[in-house]
Amino acid sequence: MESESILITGAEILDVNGVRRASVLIEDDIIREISADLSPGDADIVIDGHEKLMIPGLVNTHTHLSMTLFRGVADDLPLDRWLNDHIWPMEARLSGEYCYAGALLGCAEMIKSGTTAFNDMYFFMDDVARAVDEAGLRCVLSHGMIDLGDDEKRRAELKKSRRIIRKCHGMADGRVMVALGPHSPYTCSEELLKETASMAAEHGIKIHIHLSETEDEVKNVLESHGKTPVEFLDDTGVLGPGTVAAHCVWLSDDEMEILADRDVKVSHNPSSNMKLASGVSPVTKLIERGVNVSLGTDGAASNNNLDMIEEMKTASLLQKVSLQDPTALPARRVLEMGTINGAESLGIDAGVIEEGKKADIVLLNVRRPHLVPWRNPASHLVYSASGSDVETVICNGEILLDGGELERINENYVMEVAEEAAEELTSRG
Ligand SMILES: CSC[C@H]1O[C@@H](n2cnc3c(O)ncnc32)[C@H](O)[C@@H]1O
Ligand SMILES: [Zn+2]
Repeated sequence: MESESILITGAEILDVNGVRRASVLIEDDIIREISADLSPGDADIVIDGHEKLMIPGLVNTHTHLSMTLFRGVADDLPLDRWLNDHIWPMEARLSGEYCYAGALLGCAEMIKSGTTAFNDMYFFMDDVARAVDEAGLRCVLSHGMIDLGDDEKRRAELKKSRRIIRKCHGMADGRVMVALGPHSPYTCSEELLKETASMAAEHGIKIHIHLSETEDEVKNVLESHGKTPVEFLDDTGVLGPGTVAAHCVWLSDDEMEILADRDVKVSHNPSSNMKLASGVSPVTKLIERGVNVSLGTDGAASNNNLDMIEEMKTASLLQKVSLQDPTALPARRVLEMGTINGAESLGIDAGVIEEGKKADIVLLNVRRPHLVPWRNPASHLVYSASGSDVETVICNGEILLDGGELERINENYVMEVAEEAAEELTSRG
């Protein structure tokens, strides 16, 4: 069935190319034309873009979507106690249906705050894929693998990853892609990492991993392997242009050089790093070395939301205060991180409003008291707006949010099912 064409008239467009006003015609999944001359008769659906800001769909490059079910549980703890004493015992009770419920809730939250694509590592990923398919978003999914040096566990984790690749890679008209997700250098053996590298090359798929998140991680990996986390991963072949490494907080200059040299994509997660008090990633130095740095929220239990507009502001303010330099990471730079850098990291031909690109587009209502006077789109988006200003979301040429209303999924139903799942999961023992 052919999809309906969409014309957005006269919106102010903001992306890495700057600001301009034009109408945008979407046909199928593609931005077909951008021009001042398009007229309402040119499309099946017309959206009035006046008093709206058009931006590319935001790209969240590090999530654990179903963790929405753990929002507000075990706050105010450091990473090791948070994971070992609280999150991992609760995750042992997860099922496919729970992960589906949490993922659907996460999709609703992301759509309503302007995210159109994300990079997710978790469990029961075929159920997460089902939720994403229904919600209409775009994603890269990986089964999170942990073997702790156990051979049997390693084989089982790789088998689960193979199954997800077979079942989900390319589903939902290509909106769902699959990657490999070794959890981290401190939970994965050298063998698992080496097999991950060769399996990723064999299938031509990406790798998603946590890297150098805490100072303890660096100490532990040095103790176990006699190498830093970056050196250890590099020796297994895991570091390459198709790898997205989340966090990257504790890096020496030499390690930054390795990441730059291997063209590793870094996902910066400022809210999670601040909340778990993990530290401050040297984002400015990484960018100076030419590393692609994008943005991720991490899971909703360590953030505690999935709002990428808030994440852009946090990223900017965190660099400014930690470097004591108000010019650090200005609004246009974090916009780049939240859009085109994320799209490039995930291999998605979007992240910018240009003819021929995938039609992943967001409109914000700028007639809001906190956005008046309307004078500097990049500044207002990053420093004054929030996800709740998002009014329309188009992903893959389809309207997912119209005037603030979810089109493909039922918001009340999603919240009810997730509430029930969260209650069952967190009320026991
Ligand atoms: C094996 S699936 C993913 C795994 O990662 C856990 N997780 C969530 N946030 C973080 C983080 O900041 N660092 C390390 N691990 C994290 C999540 O709970 C799952 O167990
Ligand atoms: Zn994480």
